[in-house]
Amino acid sequence: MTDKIRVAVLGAAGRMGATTCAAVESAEGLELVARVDVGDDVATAVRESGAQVAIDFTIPAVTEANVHALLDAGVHAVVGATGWTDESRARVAEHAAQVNAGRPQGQGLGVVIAPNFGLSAVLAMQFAAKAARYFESAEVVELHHPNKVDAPSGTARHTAAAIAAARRDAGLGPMPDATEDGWEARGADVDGVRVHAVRLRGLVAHEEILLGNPGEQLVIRQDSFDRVSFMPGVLLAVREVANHPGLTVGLEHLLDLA
Ligand SMILES: NC(=O)C1=CN([C@@H]2O[C@H](COP(=O)(O)OP(=O)(O)OC[C@H]3O[C@@H](n4cnc5c(N)ncnc54)[C@H](OP(=O)(O)O)[C@@H]3O)[C@@H](O)[C@H]2O)C=CC1
Ligand SMILES: O=C(O)C1=N[C@H](C(=O)O)C[C@H](O)C1
Repeated sequence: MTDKIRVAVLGAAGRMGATTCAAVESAEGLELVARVDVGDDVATAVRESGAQVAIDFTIPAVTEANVHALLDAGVHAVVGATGWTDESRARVAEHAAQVNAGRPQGQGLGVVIAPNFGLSAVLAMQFAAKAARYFESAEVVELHHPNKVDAPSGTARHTAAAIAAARRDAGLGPMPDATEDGWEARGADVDGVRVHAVRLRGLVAHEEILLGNPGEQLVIRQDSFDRVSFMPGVLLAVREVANHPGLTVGLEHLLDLA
């Protein structure tokens, strides 16, 4: 019989944290050993519980500090919380490389940061990146519950960045846009891609990618109607993180999609 993977959940009392604790408790081969929330010390909690993997669904303001604490504590990290930038990801990659240089071969720590663990969202992002080079225009609309604290969503930022990279690779220039006045109505600019954020009671997490050419349009849409939609991706990352030392950004890398 193989040992169960001991898992801590950070942000355990939150919307995602609570759903994740329930998923871990009922998952084969996993054991929930710590529920960590505001006021708890992350390092102490993971050390005392013996956690091997910690899942972070806290808030943008604290998630990077949590990941550094987990690396120092020798714990793999699976991160769903948003708020990441190129700079904060680079700091984590460097920290992980330092820590792993001092660990035995094959026992490096992994950090998986996934802007979205939902399969429909991961596929929508992949399809959008694939399609982007063929269209003159592309805009992203993300729609969420009104309790969300950040905008645009991490998923929309990741999507826009992927579209922008695909356009750059294809040698496409800026998108057509004659706007002179009223830029505040044109959404956020993420790498030259316009991103619009809707907050509406009743919604959970949704994204629409609009791609346009003269005389035609492609719309890619995904809907998470329930937070359980994120759980298969979270559990996959928990089971796989130890096989991916260093920093991995995006669930697509664990799904053989990238
Ligand atoms: N990657 C993905 O697939 C998904 C990512 N998300 C992201 O996950 C994050 C959490 O979302 P959601 O669950 O809706 O938010 P919630 O606000 O419901 O949950 C966040 C939890 O973290 C707690 N918290 C705050 N500070 C700390 C701290 N220092 N240490 C430990 N816990 C802390 C909060 O406590 P308190 O409320 O008392 O401050 C709260 O219980 C967001 O960034 C969201 O965008 C959400 C869905 C899917
Ligand atoms: O806050 C949320 O709810 C979600 N956050 C993530 C994001 O910002 O992309 C993932 C999903 O959209 C739900």
